[in-house]
Amino acid sequence: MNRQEILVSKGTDLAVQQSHARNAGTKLALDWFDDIAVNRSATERRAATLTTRRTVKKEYQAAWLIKAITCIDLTTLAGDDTAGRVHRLCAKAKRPVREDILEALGLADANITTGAVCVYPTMVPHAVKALRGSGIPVASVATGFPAGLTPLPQRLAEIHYAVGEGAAEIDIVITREYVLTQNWSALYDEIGQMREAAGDAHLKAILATSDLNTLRNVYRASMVAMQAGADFIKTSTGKEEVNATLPVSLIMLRALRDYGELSGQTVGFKPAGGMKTAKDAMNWLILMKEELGLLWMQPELFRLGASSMLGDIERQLEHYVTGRYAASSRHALA
Ligand SMILES: O=C[C@H](O)COP(=O)(O)O
Repeated sequence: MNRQEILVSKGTDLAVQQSHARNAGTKLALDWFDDIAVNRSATERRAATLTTRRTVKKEYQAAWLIKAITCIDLTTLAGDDTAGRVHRLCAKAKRPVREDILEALGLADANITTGAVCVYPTMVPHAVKALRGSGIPVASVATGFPAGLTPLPQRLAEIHYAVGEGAAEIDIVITREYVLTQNWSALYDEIGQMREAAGDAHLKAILATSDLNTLRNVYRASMVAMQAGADFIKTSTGKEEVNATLPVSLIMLRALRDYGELSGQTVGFKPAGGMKTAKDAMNWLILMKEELGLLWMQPELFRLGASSMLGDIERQLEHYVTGRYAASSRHALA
C-alpha cells in the first residue's frame, strides 16, 4: 500500500501503541514523503498561535513544570567537561528541585528526577557511576558529534564504546549532506547501522535542522530517520547557529504523527538547544499536547535537551510556593 492508501484505510486517528514498544522501523518508503509540500508562513503562524492561545496558570503551571523536569535530558556538552562537573550535574538530576519547594508542593516523596543526563562519550563512566541506583538513564552523544564528519567505522565504534560504558541512550548526528543531496537510501542505511550498533540502547537521531535548508527537508529527514528505526527524532545539537524552534518542531511532530498513522509505531521527540526558560518548557509541552495529545507528555516519548533551563524552572516553582522570585544566581546550576 502507498501512503495515501494506508492513511485512507486507517482513518485519521493516530494508531498509538500503549506499550511503547521500540520503533522497529520500516523499509525505506520514499512515497511516504516524496510529494510533501510545507508552507513556511502557515507553519510559523500555527506555531505562534498555538502557544499564545492557551495559558496554563497557577497549580496547573506548577504541575506542567514538574512534568517538564521529568522530561529534561540534563546536558553538559562542553570541551572543558570534567568528572567533577558531571558528578555535580548528576546530583542535580537526582534532586532537581529544592527539598523545601517539593515539600510545599506536596511532592517530597514523589522521587522527581530529570529524564536523563546527556554527556560526551568519555564522560559516560562518570555519569553511570554517579547515577547508579537512581534509575536515571545516561544518554551519550556519539558519531562525531556535532558535525558527524568522521568515517562511518569510527562513528559506529563510538556508539559501541558509549554503550559498553553503560549509556542507555545514544544521540547520533546524521550526515547532513545526504539530506541536502536527497540521498535518502544513504541516510537510511547510515541510521540503520547506527541503530544496530546501539543494540538495546535507544537511538535518538539529531537532524541538525537548521543545516537542512528547508522545512520540506526537515519533514523528509524525519521520516527517513523513523523508517530507519530511530526511537526519537531530535532537532539540534545545541551547536548550530539556530537550534530548537517551534516551527521546525511542528513539522517534525507532523512527520512523527504521519509515521504513526502509516506504520502503527510510536516515536519520541526531543527538541534541543537554546531553550533556557520555564516559558520555553511550557511552549514545547503545549505543542506536544496540541499536536500529539497527553500520551506524548512523558519521558518515554518526550525529552527537552537543555543545559540551562532547569534553573529557571526551579525559580518559577519557588515563586509559585513563596510568591517571591529568588535571584537567578540562587538556581545557577543547569
Ligand atoms: O542536546 C542538548 C543540547 O546540546 C543542549 O543545548 P543547550 O546547551 O543550548 O541547552
